[in-house]
Amino acid sequence: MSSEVEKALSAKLDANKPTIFDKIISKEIPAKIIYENDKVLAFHDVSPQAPVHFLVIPKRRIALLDEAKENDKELLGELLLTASEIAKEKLPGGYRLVINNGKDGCQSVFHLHVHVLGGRQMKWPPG
Ligand SMILES: CCNS(=O)(=O)OC[C@H]1O[C@@H](n2cnc3c(N)ncnc32)[C@H](O)[C@@H]1O
Repeated sequence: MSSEVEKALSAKLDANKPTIFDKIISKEIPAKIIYENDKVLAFHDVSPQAPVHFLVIPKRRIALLDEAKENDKELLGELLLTASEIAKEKLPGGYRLVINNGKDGCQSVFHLHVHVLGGRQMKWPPG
């Protein structure tokens, strides 16, 4: 079982505890940043699951999709459009977007994020 999955199974949602993504946003720890504006940040995944695997996150923390509210609509749309803009350039052959939500969704970092994976033929159904 991958360490990230193990983390997901034991991860606890503590809205007051910063996540590793807070440290990436604040530049406290390094990341291979692809794109950044005042609302979103895109960076390469540290443990890529495909030849191309990056994440797009909101700078304002939403712990998981379940906690997104009506007034997050624009921000959620910006996440998807940012993912699409980068993927169109990096992955002209196509790509997969994944949002893992909660324990069964194998979420290990409780800061909403969109996985963008590509560079190889994706399988279906996803595991
Ligand atoms: C099981 C999926 N769980 S998840 O859907 O919550 O995804 C978390 C993702 O964050 C990535 N990650 C964790 N720490 C870092 C980091 N410092 N820099 C970049 N990516 C990171 C993991 O590799 C994982 O793909």
